[in-house]
Amino acid sequence: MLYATNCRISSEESQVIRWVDSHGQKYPYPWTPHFPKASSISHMAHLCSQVLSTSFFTPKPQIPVLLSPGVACIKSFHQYRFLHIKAMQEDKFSTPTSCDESKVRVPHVLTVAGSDSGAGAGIQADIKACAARGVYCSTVITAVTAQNTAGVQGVNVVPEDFVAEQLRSVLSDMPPNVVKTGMLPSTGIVKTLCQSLKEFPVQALVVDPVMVSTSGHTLAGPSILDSFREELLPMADIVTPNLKEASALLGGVPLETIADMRSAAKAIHDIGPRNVLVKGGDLPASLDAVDVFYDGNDFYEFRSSRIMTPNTHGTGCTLASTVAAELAKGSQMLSAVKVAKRYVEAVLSYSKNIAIGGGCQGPMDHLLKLKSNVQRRPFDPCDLFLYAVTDSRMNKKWGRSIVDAVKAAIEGGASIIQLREKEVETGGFLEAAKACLKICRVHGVPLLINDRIDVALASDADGIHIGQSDMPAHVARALLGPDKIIGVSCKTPEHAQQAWIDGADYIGSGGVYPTNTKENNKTIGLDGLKTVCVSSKLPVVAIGGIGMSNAQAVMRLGVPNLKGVAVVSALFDRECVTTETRKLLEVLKESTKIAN
Ligand SMILES: Nc1ncnc2c1ncn2[C@@H]1O[C@H](COP(=O)(O)OP(=O)(O)OP(=O)(O)O)[C@@H](O)[C@H]1O
Ligand SMILES: Cc1ncc(CO)c(N)n1
Ligand SMILES: [Mg+2]
Repeated sequence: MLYATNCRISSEESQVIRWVDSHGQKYPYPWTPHFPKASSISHMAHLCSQVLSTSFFTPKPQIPVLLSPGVACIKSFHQYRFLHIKAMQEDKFSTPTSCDESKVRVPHVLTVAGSDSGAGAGIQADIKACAARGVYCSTVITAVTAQNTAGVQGVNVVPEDFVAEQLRSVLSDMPPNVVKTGMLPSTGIVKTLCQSLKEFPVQALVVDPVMVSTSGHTLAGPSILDSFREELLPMADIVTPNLKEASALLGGVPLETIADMRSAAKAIHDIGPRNVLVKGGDLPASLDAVDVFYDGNDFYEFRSSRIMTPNTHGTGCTLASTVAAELAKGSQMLSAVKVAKRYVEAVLSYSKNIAIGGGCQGPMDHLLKLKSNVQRRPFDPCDLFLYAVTDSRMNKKWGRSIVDAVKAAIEGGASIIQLREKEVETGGFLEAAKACLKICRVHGVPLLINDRIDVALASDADGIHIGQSDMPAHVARALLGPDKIIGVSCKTPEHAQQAWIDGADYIGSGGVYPTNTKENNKTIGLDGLKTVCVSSKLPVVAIGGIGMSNAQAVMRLGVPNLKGVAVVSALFDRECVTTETRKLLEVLKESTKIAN
């Protein structure tokens, strides 16, 4: 345990924090570089955590630090946890007696940048990138631009005083881990920012020296170059110019090759930033997208394949924000840059075909992955009507592939498919699941995976079906997100109640009749099924030994939430799956007519 002492928050004394360990040993001045007066306990805790993450403490991130008079701060994994100590003992060096662990601090990036009305770049890109990376993003807006996919139609610079006021509001109350800068349209704004950062130092400063939009519009003119060189860059932990910006910072040298990018990175490093990333998105005649990173000692080339898409507006802002987000979580610089580069490539790739706007440079979409889930057709309990469950042994016996079995069942009218492939190896199962999913999507039939949540996730199947001894449904729900379908096998009203509490979408109840498909499976009979159905808040599909001869008896139980039957052998342990499925569908339709 390390203790921060002598920090009197409300006194007029300047803020001096001394670090003392449990043995009473004092740690000297260099451990507490320019420490401003804290305005609150949380501000002070933040300032101390800065020292922790930037100084000699770095190799020992798990050391808890106690800040008198009453806040302890532990840097754990990705976040700072603040323990508000309710009672402190007389002896400063003793462990606190009671702690409130409920406050969890989230990693936080403040972006100081311009607004892009088209939301591809600027503040909007920064918020989206941070959100997608799980980091809180606050915003100080320096300019409002009228911008779309065709270019920049107008720029309205926010008055310097008001930029200063926004900075004060955020920095004094909710200190960020990292500040990231984008469009800084005037020298006054650059100076104001530098002043604020001296007053409220942060763990890291990421500077994206935005100057010209891709469409060629000036966002920050040459007049800011001096303040960049003299004030901002020397404070930066990393600066991320594109080719044009690197050239401008160096007085207009032409940059056309990777060798040029290396020399530029070195020359910019001489201006003062601790690391430089020269981005090669616009490198002429380069098949790959190559960025050059220089940390003052070594060069690294980060390469990704060049994604062929017009939707590259905002790549630079996204890259810098992601670096900032990773640093805020506690990454070292090199790994933050690596992750950011991969992230940009991934987002470009999955938004390469989106069509927004009529201009020539569209935005990326950070959250597209989430949207594809949201846009999936919602689960409809009627999907349970004819529920086909595949079986690897039967497929083997009849010499058909999983994909052929699924195709045939869909052709015959199955309304939902579950892949229950106990004997197939993971790689083969995944490939089969992906192939089945393609077919199911075309026909609008949901595809579920039995037991294997890894296969369900990897194949992006519509959901899973789990038994009582598999992973609990609430854990599956947490892993699969809110939209995917989860079914749970239930034999009793208690199971059904738990499935409902855990967030399942339906339950499968049985075995209704004896079956060979499942060993040691207790048969609950029609009565057992009825008891579960009556108590269940979720729709039910009956399972176990059901086929042509008894499906009507099951459906005629007449309980409203019994939505259909799940069938294995009656479809797949037969020569022609399509014919059997068709026949069963007729039987089921007939039984509903009778029931109505
Ligand atoms: N088509 C592409 N495919 C893959 N990566 C790309 C592509 N275009 C740019 N990048 C990468 O995106 C990141 C941003 O680089 P770029 O040179 O485009 O920045 P920029 O010009 O500042 O972008 P912005 O349009 O936001 O101003 C870099 O890592 C770059 O290599
Ligand atoms: C507001 C804003 N910031 C940055 C860029 C650079 O992409 C842009 N086009 N617009
Ligand atoms: Mg840029």
